[in-house]
Amino acid sequence: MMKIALIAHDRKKEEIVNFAVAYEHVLKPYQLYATGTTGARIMESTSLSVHRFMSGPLGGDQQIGALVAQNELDLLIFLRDPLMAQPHEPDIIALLRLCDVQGIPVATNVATAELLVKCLERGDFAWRELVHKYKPGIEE
Ligand SMILES: O=C(CO)COP(=O)(O)O
Repeated sequence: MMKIALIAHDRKKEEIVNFAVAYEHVLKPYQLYATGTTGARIMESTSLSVHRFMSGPLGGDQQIGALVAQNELDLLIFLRDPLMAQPHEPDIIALLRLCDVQGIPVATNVATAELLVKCLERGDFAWRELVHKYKPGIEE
């Protein structure tokens, strides 16, 4: 099953909640992951079931990065705050770097997130199922 991670910095939380509400029907069939507070906020406002990792500053980005390192994650929506320094900036950069290592589609703003979710709805990411099928060693 496709795995999608949702993360938002504090001043982007409302935006990611609105996004999850708007695209709940598209996200629903997939296995969803989030950093701690983002996941809690999404579950408060939608009927989506989200596996929550640690909060970002406490290692949540790194936990999602571990999924990416194993080529387990299929899509990352990460609404970063471009105007506020984060104490865990190295973790954020590391997560985005790993997505580039594995060639994972990433959105860092809601405009791109909407485009990617529309691709998801159309089945444009079906090729990722093949990655999971033929990935040596790591299975669902
Ligand atoms: O800091 C974050 C991502 O870098 C997000 O963490 P929270 O979802 O716990 O606020």
